[in-house]
Amino acid sequence: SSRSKEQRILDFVLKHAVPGDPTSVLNAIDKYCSQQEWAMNVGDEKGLILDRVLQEASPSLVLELGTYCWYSAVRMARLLKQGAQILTVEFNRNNADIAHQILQFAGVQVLEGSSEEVIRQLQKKHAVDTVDFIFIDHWKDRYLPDTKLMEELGLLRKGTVILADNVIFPGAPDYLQYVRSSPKYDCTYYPSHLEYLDAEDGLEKAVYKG
Ligand SMILES: Cc1cc(C(=O)N2CCN(C)CC2)sc1-c1cc(O)c2nc[nH]c(=O)c2c1
Ligand SMILES: [Mg+2]
Repeated sequence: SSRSKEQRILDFVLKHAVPGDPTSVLNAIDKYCSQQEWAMNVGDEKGLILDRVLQEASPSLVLELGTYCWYSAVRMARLLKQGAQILTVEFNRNNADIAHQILQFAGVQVLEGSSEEVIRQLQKKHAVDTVDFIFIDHWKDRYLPDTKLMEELGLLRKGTVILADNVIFPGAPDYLQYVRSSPKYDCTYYPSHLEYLDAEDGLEKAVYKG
């Protein structure tokens, strides 16, 4: 059967990365996706911004919406303090399988299902109280409804950091308008470029004021 692009990325990682060395996994994925086949990982340029914002937040619990090939989960997990955890949500089943294979990361749990379903179950099924850091990178039409849902469910606390990818391209204009005009958030825009390309893109940080 013809292997998918995601399976080809996995093959390249398994061949060129060092097991248990997250940086070698990131370098392998960036090398493959910039030289062989483009893929929608947050990538090395926006990844550096993610690194800095994550380290500043020093979270105990990270929620990622959109696992894809596990690039950003590996990127964040390598910077977390001892005992911190990442819950990452993947809707597309076969991507979840690839994610599991790329690297069984201690402390990173892939929750499968739609972001809405998983968010609704976090407090009851996954014993989550509030989330410290959220990386939104799944689907532009879900950025705003999922953020409002997390507000309504009380998953955000004073200081929770929400970092969103692709706010320029493919773009999430309704989300940007909401967080930038809401008195509940302090927003910062980090200009960058679409992964592995020259097109403009950026990350928006929205800190919940409680
Ligand atoms: C699928 C896709 C295609 C893009 C594009 O314009 N391209 C032009 C040029 N060709 C080469 C490649 C691609 S950009 C993009 C994309 C990028 C992300 O970071 C995403 N993150 C989360 N969820 C998404 O759906 C998501 C989509
Ligand atoms: Mg993205």
